[in-house]
Parts: sequence; structure tokens; C-alpha cells
Amino acid sequence: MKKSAIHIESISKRYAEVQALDQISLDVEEGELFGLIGPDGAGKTTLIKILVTLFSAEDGKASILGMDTNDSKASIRKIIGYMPGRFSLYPDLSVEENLSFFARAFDTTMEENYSLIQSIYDQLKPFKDRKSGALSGGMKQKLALCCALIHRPKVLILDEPTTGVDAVSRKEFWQMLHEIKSQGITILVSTPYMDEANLCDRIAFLQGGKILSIDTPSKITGQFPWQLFAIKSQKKYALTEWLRAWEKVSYCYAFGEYLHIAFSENAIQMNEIKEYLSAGSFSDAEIVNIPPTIEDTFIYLMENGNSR
Ligand SMILES: Nc1ncnc2c1ncn2[C@@H]1O[C@H](COP(=O)(O)OP(=O)(O)OP(=O)(O)O)[C@@H](O)[C@H]1O
Repeated sequence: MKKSAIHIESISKRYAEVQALDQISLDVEEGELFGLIGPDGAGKTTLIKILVTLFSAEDGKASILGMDTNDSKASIRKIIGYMPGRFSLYPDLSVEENLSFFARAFDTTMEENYSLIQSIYDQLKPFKDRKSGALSGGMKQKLALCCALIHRPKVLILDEPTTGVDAVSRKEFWQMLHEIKSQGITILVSTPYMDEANLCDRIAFLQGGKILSIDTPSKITGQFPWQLFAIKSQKKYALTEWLRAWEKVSYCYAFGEYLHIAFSENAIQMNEIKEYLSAGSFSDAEIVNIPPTIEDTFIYLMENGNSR
């Protein structure tokens, strides 16, 4: 078995009335790209702040490369790279000044670890004299990533790095994460975007401060227990109501222009579905059998209270 780079054991954290984290346990293996996936308010930022030693947990313990997050704060900060959710750079400093500042703060130089950031920094070079506050969203993320990597951390922890970033920049960002992983750096990344789960080696689904499931994306989707169908009709809203009224339907959610539906009886025949659609005057509806997506599985696990 591979060694744990991040070990989290029964961590809980409460803010007044809110139980932000409730007995969270997980391990991220060395060299892994691990995703913490969950909607807003799931507890991702709270867990990350405990790992990067900004918060303490009330119960439980966590360690990074064997160092306890309560007892070894200074040592942990030297070996992690942290990219917080909010833009964390100095907006009045240029791209280059920000990077040199972070390098100096970690007692290194831009040159020393340049090979690690080169492919990312090459894209920023044309703007190296621009104040970082005046960069586009995607460029700001790239600079923040370079700053988090400049001291060649062993573990990189990123809190929702792609939130609010356009689709092309998101895709590029994930390519960069895969390049960084290939250099042997362990990565923990949080995201509310379910589609990004497929880009991780393993993921943990977080909801309401609890873990719903931890596994590889393909094993996670394997937990969806029913045959799934995608249905499209011009009358999408009326169709949703009609299908939700059918007692055999155990799952019915909108995904773009499609409805994803599943039945409590797995042996349901296509003919029976078509007959029900005709009875509701939805003969125009197109219906196909599809594999479950990560989002389908998340909704299923959330509704069925399958927390670990
Ligand atoms: N300082 C705080 N005081 C009170 N409640 C808080 C505080 N910070 C977070 N919370 C609450 O704790 C829960 C978990 O928040 P957290 O920020 O960790 O979630 P998240 O998954 O990172 O979501 P988001 O992307 O919205 O930050 C939420 O219900 C949030 O409202």
C-alpha cells in the first residue's frame, strides 16, 4: 500500500450553530491527485484550512507527510503549496514582483525552481510587468499557481481554483495540475464542479460536513444502483411533473436539455416507459439508456443518506 501524504482522522469543526465538519476521515496517497468534491457550504474550505494549519480542529487529527497539523505548523507550511479560494496575491504588484515576493518568503529564488513553473510562467511572461490586479481571471489563477509552487512544495493544496474561471481556462488549469502531478507532487484540490471529479485519481464527496463516498471516479459512478435513461422533450417542465408523478420513478433530475430518470424496478422495459410517455401526450420524447454521471451518483448518495 502506498504511503499517506495527507492523513485525516475523525476531524470535526463547528462554527456556532453550524457543524461544518462532522467526523471526517480520509487519506491522500503520495503522488495522488485527489479531489474534494461538494457544493457550496459542504465544508471544503474548512477542511483545507485545517490542513494548511490556519484553523485547528475541535476533534480528531490530521497530518501532512507524518507531521501533525497542530504540533508542526511551521514545518508543514514549508513543505506545502497553498492556493486559497479567493485571489490571494498583491494586486498592486506586477506578475514578476508577486512571484519574487513569494520566492523570497520561502527563502528561495525564481531561478532555483524555475523548471517546475516554466510551462505555466511562459504563458504569463508577456504580462510580467502588468499589475496582478489587472490580469484576467484565468491569468490570475495561473500566477497564483506559480506562487504556490515557487518553493517546490511536496504537497499542493488548492481551494476551488477554477471557481468563476471560464471553461477554456478551467481545462488548461487541469492540464497544468496533471503536469505538476507528473513531477511527483501530491495534490489535493477542492471543487464544486462535478465534471472535474473525472480528472482526479480519487475523490471524496463532501456534503453537509460529511463524506458521502471516497473512491476512484469510475467506482463512484458504479455505486449508482439503477438503469439510467436520458429523456428529451419540447415540453420539459410538463414532462418532469408527469414522470415524477409515476410511482415507479425513483430518480428524476434535469441535466441541461435532458431529464435523467431511473426506476426502482431495474427490469423495466423501454416499451413500458414509452407507453407511459404516450399516455401523458409526450410521444415526441426521445429516450436513451445512458451510464450514470458523477453528478447522478452524488445526488443518489445525498438522497439516500449514505454517509461514511
Ligand atoms: N466563519 C464562519 N462562521 C460561521 N459559519 C461558517 C464560517 N465559515 C464557514 N461557515 C459555515 O460552515 C459551513 C462550511 O463552510 P465551508 O466554507 O467550509 O464550505 P465550502 O464547501 O468551502 O463552501 P464555499 O465554497 O461556499 O466556501 C457552511 O455552512 C458555512 O456557511
